[in-house]
Amino acid sequence: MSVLDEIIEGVRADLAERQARVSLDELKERAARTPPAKDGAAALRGDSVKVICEVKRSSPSKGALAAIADPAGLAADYEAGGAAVISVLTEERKFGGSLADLEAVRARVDVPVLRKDFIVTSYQLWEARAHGADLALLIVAALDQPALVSLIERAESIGLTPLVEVHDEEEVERAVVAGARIIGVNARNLKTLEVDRANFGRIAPGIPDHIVKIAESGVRGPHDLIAYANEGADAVLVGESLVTGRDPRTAVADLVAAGAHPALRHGRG
Ligand SMILES: O=C(O)c1ccccc1NCC(=O)[C@H](O)[C@H](O)COP(=O)(O)O
Repeated sequence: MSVLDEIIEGVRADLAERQARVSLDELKERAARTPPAKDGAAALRGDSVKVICEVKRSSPSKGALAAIADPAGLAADYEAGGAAVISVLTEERKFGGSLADLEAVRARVDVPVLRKDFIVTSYQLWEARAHGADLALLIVAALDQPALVSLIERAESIGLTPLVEVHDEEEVERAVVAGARIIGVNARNLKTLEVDRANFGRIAPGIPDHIVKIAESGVRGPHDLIAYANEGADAVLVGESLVTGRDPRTAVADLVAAGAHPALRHGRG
């Protein structure tokens, strides 16, 4: 069984428990009472390279990263540093996240919030919206094509912006055909968990110009953001280096400043 399969097995078990506790109708009612979603795509476009900052306690590849007793406080630091979007990992078993984290972050920041999880059913999209998410991650490798198409459509119909994650050219093709408007290229191989920063440069040229391109994983500091930007990234998604560093606000501000450098503006916007 691959790491991804193992994660999804746990996700499905936890999902079944939540579905037994909270009906889809209840979630829909809650989503209806939630303020309208913010425009995730707009937040990721523009002259500068945007920074998506992740609330990440632990991971299958590294184990425990940071305790993060106050996820909303961390998100507020990220926002103060200039984050365009906050990513909140809500998977519990391997990443130590929760929907409560998502809700707490949503209540504290004004920028759009991404639910980062292993979404396999529309119930999870309703959960995301009901807990205040503006964007939701859909991982191509975790979904067959009909499910990918239907989850993209459902996400958009309930106001969520789907961020569609790919790892290779074949998955790019599937994401584009399915109607993705934002594609994240993950440098982390979900089978080996190795990070290969060259993955973005190999794959991004095959992504149509109108699609927002995000480089995910392995950003250690401004030099990695600049390298990804030079390969066409509109945004980077950063977790580990922010949660393990001493001063997340300054670390984000340094990334944002690098992303706003005039030398990166050519052909952007
Ligand atoms: O982080 C992992 O070990 C991992 C393992 C299996 C599936 C997904 C995983 N991470 C999710 C992510 O995509 C990253 O949290 C995100 O891109 C940030 O990456 P990083 O800056 O390298 O923490």
